[in-house]
Amino acid sequence: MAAIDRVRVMVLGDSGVGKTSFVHLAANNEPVRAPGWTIGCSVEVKLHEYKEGTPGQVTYFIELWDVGGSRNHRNTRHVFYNPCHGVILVHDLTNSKSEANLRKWLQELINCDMNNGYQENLSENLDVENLFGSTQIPILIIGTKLDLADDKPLSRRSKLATQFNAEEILLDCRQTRYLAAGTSNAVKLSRFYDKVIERRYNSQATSPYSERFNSTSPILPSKFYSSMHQD
Ligand SMILES: Nc1nc2c(ncn2[C@@H]2O[C@H](COP(=O)(O)OP(=O)(O)OP(=O)(O)O)[C@@H](O)[C@H]2O)c(=O)[nH]1
Repeated sequence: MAAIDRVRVMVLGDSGVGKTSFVHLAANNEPVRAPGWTIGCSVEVKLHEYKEGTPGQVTYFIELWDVGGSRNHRNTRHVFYNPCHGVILVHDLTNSKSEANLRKWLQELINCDMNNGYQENLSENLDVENLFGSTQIPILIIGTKLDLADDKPLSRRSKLATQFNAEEILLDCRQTRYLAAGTSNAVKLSRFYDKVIERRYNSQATSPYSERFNSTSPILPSKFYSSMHQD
């Protein structure tokens, strides 16, 4: 049997916004019982049918790299950031600062990739829009805790989603129905995975920056955890 190709998607956002909860729901189609505080990074892998229902249908592994959001681990997280074939940015709809901070997460990803380590003083000088525009790395924005949001922001788009022309999903990560098969959210997620696969395997990356993002991923078992969770 032919080996199944895989892509690596980084899941980034402030501590406590719901990254682990979202990743678990997306990978297992069920809510996580008691998400722990992620130390380092945890990886969940799901099978995805690229171009499902067409003659071009192919199965891929999607690795969802859930990176702990604590500031204490900022200097060490960069080891997880390369390669990166797609980015899921997660914010909490009840905490507008977590949405504003998504730009910082993109900057951290870019800084780390360019410098092989976190260098805070460079972040001010980087033009996130231009760099992400030139790499064309697919971005998906997730707004969590919809159940707790005062005004249900179903029709509003975050600034970042508009800037990057990215799809956006707003949900309660504790409810399976928000990502149930056939829903518009499930379609958005599937379309995002398709884009990541296309970017990884079908694009002609030319800039040194994007080539670094596309470098070969280490082989992973179909499912593993590279970190400990504190329950
Ligand atoms: N009500 C509600 N609670 C949520 C939702 N998503 C996550 N939570 C809760 O928010 C808390 C933090 O969720 P996590 O998934 O651990 O957050 P995280 O972003 O992975 O946090 P770090 O591991 O610190 O980076 C947990 O108590 C979750 O149950 C949601 O959509 N609605």
